[in-house]
Amino acid sequence: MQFLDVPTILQVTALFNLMSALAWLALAQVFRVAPRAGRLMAGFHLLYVMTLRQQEAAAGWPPPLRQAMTEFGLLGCSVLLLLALRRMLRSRQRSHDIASIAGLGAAAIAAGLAGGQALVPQLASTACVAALALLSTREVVRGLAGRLSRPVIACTVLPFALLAALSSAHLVELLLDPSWAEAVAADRLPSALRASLLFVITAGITLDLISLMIWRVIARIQHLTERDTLTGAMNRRAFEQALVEAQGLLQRGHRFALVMIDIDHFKRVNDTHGHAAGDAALQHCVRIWQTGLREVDRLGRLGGEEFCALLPLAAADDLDTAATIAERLRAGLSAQPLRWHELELPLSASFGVALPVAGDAQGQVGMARADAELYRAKAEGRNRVCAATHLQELAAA
Ligand SMILES: Nc1nc2c(ncn2[C@@H]2O[C@H](COP(=O)(O)OP(=O)(O)OP(=O)(O)O)[C@@H](O)[C@H]2O)c(=O)[nH]1
Repeated sequence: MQFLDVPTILQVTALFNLMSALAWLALAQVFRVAPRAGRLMAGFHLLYVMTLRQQEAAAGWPPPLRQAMTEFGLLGCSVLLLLALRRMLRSRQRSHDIASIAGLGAAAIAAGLAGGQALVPQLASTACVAALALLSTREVVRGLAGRLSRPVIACTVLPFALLAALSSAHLVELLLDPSWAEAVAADRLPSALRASLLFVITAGITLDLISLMIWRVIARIQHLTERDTLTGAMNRRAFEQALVEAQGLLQRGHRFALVMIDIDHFKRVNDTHGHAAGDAALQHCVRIWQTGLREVDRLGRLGGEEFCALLPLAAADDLDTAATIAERLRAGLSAQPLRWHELELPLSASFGVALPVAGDAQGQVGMARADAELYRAKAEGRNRVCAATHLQELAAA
């Protein structure tokens, strides 16, 4: 059953890519959403349209020149796509691998064209597209692992994996039946199935990148609404929300501990070295504490120089475990003074540790107990950890 002829599918593909390029440019230039990734995506779509349409545009040109446009065009599209994907996922990966694959591919294409061969340039560009699509697949899995659910990652990876599979299959076809290369070089149209598959893959990749961009924007908004702008710790509202959720889970046996933290003599830092030094001290403390905490732990800034950590506890853990973690945070800060211009400013903090109480929906009882322990730590001389003992917990209950 054929519902669309191949030229129509190719025209629809070209139109889709043209509109996608415009949409990415508008997002990048007008709305400043993921501008670098957007410009790379616009470049990808435009180059793809040019590669698709060059048959008509360059009809009278010598065949080697037209083949050069096709092979270099496909190689360029794959490079732009992977670069855009890395930017969208904020990957720190250097682009040496892309440069090596693209460099080798371009050299092989040029050598094949110079030798008057139709097969070698096609083999080279197809192998590069397959390799870069495989790299894109790995990039998506690495970039999203642990941040999105497995089914979502599988859906996102699918178009890239399909592109890798289709290019690999084409590579095998070319190797098994070199007359294919002559057919493609003679500008014979692809089959309806291949043209449709390519359209579906391009549309899938575009939807993928748009979804990743929306996900990035949502994550940014969440970050802005949940984080303290100075230190990056959770803000009070987000921390209280996390506490309410933890109290709910407590009913189902998921235990946790609260550690109330207050920087010692913080006012002196401000008064002696200025407000900017105070701000730097707050950032310094949070940086040290965040590295001492696990991924599951939450650190919130309740206000001023007062913080609270919510530590989920495993079955065997108890108040002593939480006190040990607090002691690690205390020792970490004591050991690392703040470097402020030419000076080293020693900093310390006091810690109060307590367990929450079941049935306390807002977690206010646990917070009050941790707060009482914090004030005991301050009263006993600061720079120390005080934990509510079992007897104190019972007396307070
Ligand atoms: N630089 C800076 N200072 C802040 C910020 N928020 C609160 N402060 C200051 O933090 C100081 C808190 O002082 P105090 O409550 O007296 O506490 P302290 O000096 O740490 O004394 P102890 O807690 O008893 O050890 C005040 O001077 C506030 O102005 C902030 O975001 N940046």
